[in-house]
Amino acid sequence: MSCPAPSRHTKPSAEDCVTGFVDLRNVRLSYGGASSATLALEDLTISVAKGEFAAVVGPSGCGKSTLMKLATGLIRPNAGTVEVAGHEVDGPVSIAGMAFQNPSMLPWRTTLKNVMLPLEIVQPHRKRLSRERSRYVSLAESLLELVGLKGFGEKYPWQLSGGMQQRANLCRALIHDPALLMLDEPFGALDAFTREELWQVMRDLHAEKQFTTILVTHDLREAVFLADKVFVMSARPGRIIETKDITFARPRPIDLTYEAGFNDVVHELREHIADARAAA
Ligand SMILES: Nc1ncnc2c1ncn2[C@@H]1O[C@H](COP(=O)(O)OP(=O)(O)OP(=O)(O)O)[C@@H](O)[C@H]1O
Repeated sequence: MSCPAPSRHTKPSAEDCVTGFVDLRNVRLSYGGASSATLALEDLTISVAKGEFAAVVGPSGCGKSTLMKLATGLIRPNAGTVEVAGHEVDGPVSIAGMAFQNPSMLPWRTTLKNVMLPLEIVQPHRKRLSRERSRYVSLAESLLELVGLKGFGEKYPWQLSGGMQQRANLCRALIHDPALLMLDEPFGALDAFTREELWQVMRDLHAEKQFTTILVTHDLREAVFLADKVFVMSARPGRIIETKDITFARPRPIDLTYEAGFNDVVHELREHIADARAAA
């Protein structure tokens, strides 16, 4: 079922529009002034259903991070519409949690206090935090336990390895129980073994909490292991040139990534990106 593009003055409810939880339609985004504009996205349409795990891949500079900024309301499109949970996005989306390649933990705060940071900013948690601190501390500790960091809450970030910091970073992105999780190359800086460990952490977190997820990555194995659907973007100006459904049964064991059928899908995606690069 298609959803009519709403005007900027109407806010359809989630019930009015059932196409997806995150919908970008015919989006154009240009950076800079008229004389030095960079057209980053042109006619980009993407729809991610509630609870779905989507991955976005494409040539370097094709506009993947721009897509993430649009979906979280950090920037507005020049044309087209961006909707999250049935509402047109017109400012930062508070139901989104975000994690990037660099964990950017505050070195003067313990891991637990870093994880709890969004609670000091995002409502309604902010007004509840001082009254319900012990409940929130338990929540942060249970998230740390889920990602394998039980007992590390009182350590400072500089006492953790890169992989441990990225685990804590995922907890910080999830502490306010976001309905939408945006991941921009979160495992890109990690070694191959740690990366595979964190794919499994991410797999289990998503299975347990069922948040809608959009993952930007250059790692096609990561995309195929984690996602229900992989969007392939063209070279800049970016648009979606291929949508690949990933149908491997869940829960997916890490050994799947070494099987022939898995590698066939990875190669298929690689071909699409090679074509996109060649067409640039
Ligand atoms: N703030 C900005 N001002 C001007 N141009 C920008 C800005 N941010 C991004 N761009 C340009 O827009 C295009 C898309 O950038 P974006 O970061 O979205 O691509 P990407 O696909 O995430 O890149 P990569 O794969 O290298 O991380 C690039 O040409 C980039 O130089």
